[in-house]
Amino acid sequence: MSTRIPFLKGHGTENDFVIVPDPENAVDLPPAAVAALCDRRAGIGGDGVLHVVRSAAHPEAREMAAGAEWFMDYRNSDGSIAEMCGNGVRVFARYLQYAGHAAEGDLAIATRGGVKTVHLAKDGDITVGMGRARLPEGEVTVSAGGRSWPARNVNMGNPHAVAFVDDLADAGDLLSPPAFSPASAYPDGVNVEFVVDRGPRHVALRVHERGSGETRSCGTGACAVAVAAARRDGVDPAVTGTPVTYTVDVPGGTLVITERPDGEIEMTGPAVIVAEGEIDGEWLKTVVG
Ligand SMILES: N[C@@H](CCC[C@H](N)C(=O)O)C(=O)O
Repeated sequence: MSTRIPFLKGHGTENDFVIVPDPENAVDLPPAAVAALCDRRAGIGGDGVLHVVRSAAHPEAREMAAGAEWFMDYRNSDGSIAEMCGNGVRVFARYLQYAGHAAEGDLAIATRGGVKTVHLAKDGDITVGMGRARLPEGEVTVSAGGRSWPARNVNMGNPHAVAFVDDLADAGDLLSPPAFSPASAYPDGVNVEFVVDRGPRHVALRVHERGSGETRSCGTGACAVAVAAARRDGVDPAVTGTPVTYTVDVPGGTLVITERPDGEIEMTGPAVIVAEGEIDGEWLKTVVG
């Protein structure tokens, strides 16, 4: 009889994930397996995989085990590894609640970007302490759809280039990754956000994610956009001593981002589990080759 590997499917503002609960880190997930699972025609389909492992059982997370029982081993849909996924960490927390590993209230989750504190609210939304943004100096230009824009380099644990545009359609079909220069700006690739204004402290974005293509939402991207918009608007909570909140519309919903005077950023949004089932282990072995 073939091996059955449990999985769930979930999303946060339509950034969707295949969730693989694997407390003891026993499931082998090489890049080809992740890409096969995320394939929307021949697999389950998703922008990425959330491999749910006990921190103590994962070599990259053992040091965080004392502060966070669970490690989000996040993978992009092409199988590449990323430091952090903002929508993913909310969906990860929702899974832990669904599976009875967590209750309403605060929860610490280990990620490659460090331990994140997540708050599961009664109303169903989830707030994540996303840490501080880094704003490396230097001019960056991004190009897509035959046009180019200056972009703000924002690091949320993972790299982002934020470009303010007149119209979200200006970025074209985003079927291939936007180009950027200088080439040295992002040696490991970059997530690119295209942003328009919707009102006071209210913006909308499209995103092309490193390793996943255009997605319906990006949590770290929404945080990067909120910080870039605030600085563009002349607002820095570290200077004013007052938190600033931006509403960020994404194609799949809305995220609310607050930057505090100490630089800490909080993101609030939904997270939903939509299905669960079993992966045929023999199929997975076949696609991996
Ligand atoms: N969708 C995510 C970001 C996932 C990682 C990203 N593609 C990268 O390679 O850095 C989010 O919600 O933050």
